Amino acid sequence: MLPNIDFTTTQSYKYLADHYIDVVSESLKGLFDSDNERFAKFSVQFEDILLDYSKNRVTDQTIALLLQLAKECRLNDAIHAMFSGEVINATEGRPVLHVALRNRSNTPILVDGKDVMPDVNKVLQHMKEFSEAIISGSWKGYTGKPITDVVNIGIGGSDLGPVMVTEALKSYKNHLNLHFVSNVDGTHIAETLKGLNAETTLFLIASKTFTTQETMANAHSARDWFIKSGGKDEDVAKHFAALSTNADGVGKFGIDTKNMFEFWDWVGGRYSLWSAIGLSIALSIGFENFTELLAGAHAMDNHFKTAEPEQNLPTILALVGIWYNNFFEAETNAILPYDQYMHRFAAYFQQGDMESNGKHVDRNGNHVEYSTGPIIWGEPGTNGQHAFYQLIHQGTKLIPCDFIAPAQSHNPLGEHHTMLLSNFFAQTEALMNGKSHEEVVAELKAAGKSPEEIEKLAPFKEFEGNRPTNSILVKKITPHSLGSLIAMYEHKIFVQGIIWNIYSFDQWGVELGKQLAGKILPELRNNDEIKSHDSSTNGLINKYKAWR
Ligand SMILES: O=P(O)(O)OC[C@H]1O[C@H](O)[C@H](O)[C@@H](O)[C@@H]1O
Repeated sequence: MLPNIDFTTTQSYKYLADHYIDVVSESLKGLFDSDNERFAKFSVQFEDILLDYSKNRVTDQTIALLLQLAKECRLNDAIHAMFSGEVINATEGRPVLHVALRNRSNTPILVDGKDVMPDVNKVLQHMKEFSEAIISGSWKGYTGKPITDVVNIGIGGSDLGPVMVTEALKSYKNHLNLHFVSNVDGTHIAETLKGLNAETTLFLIASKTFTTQETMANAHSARDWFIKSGGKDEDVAKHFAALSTNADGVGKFGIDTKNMFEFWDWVGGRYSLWSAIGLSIALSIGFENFTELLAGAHAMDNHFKTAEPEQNLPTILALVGIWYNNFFEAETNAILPYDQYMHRFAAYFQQGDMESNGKHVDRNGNHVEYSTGPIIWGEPGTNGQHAFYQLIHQGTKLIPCDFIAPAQSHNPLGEHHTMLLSNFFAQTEALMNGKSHEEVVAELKAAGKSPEEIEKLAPFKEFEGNRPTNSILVKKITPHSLGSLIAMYEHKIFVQGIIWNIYSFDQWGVELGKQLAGKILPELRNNDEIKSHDSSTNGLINKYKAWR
């Protein structure tokens, strides 16, 4: 059982609310000036990942109170409940065990009294054999040629993780060309298939439920294309594999169950890249590297389970996030990787975080009276600097940012990486220190501006500063460190969900739109005038019918 505590009724919450009044008037610059130990105090390292959270609007007391909050919300009990396979996804009646998928120590994890590890290992072995056969070319297509292209068809959690990881680890990639088709917009599959040869293409139909409309539509179109290109029904087995929990659905689609890679309902879609859904990753970077990814995540799991809260990276990140979300009333959290390979990292955690903690009902079914999950967004640096950083620096909104960068580049080209990192360091410093009126005046004076010009221009050139950031410096993005980094954010989301007393592992909020689309689809199949909806929806549908 998860604890069931309204965190706003805890003693630490009340202290934090009072303490906030003091902290809000403090400047980060001042906090650094008055404490030489601030970096040493407010940074933690786990393996090759350094989290520096010193450029946050926190004091010793803030951190002590936030840690106290975690304690009062019985975070440790919640962690134990997850890792021991309790049914913590109560609205779907399931345990939450993505940690079992990467449990490299193989210690038994029980679901309904049965150890899940033998099944986990069996699927991993299947993935190993299959990926090795495809990569080596010993697996042949229907005309005897080896596979050259792999198309993963899936959406949401069955797409975002594999896309993000295969991009982030592109420098580990082998000769196979990877493609991802997610959107039901026919353009996505049509454009992808354009350059492909059916004889050498493998389709992975990735869907936990094997019922998702988009994925099923794309899978059928891929099958039609395969048959049209010369493949026969009996050749499908050589070119289609399924990654799913739904063996019946896979069979009905016509995929040989020998080519089915199973996972289980205790794996949430947005936590499934560690499961059979990761087959495209194993194909792209090889099974050894895939297991390194799992090992990195497992190492973070152990850290999360055992490290003291004040040394615990996911816990610290979560608590600092709560400080901004619930006291400063920040609405968003930007994730800004200074690594081009990680360009889908923020998009990945948009689902990871927002589908998990975008909930307004607590674990008692009551409407919460506090803010829950933040809006997650971001793009890689330095691109973002030339796009939206203006608002982060000088806008009216407080945007806590996570800056992530590798110390070592996979492409050490001239001074590129040094330049990239100089921006990484400069941005957090600039956001913290800002630029005072005096500094702006001195600068304008030095540039030869007249006193009138200086007076006019100065307000536009000033930066208030005091804008908080986390810096996450990683020695190098490897399968291992990436695994740890992803798991760190997963557990951050978990901790926040525990404190907000919400269920982080269901996603009922995506159902209503799906239901309505199902109702509207048949209405679009004829040319009758539609009157059954509100006037806006009727008007739009009827205009669409007139224009199509
Ligand atoms: O893997 P599937 O069953 O096809 O589901 C794909 C996606 O569908 C829904 O939109 C869920 O909200 C997501 O969590 C899920 O990842």
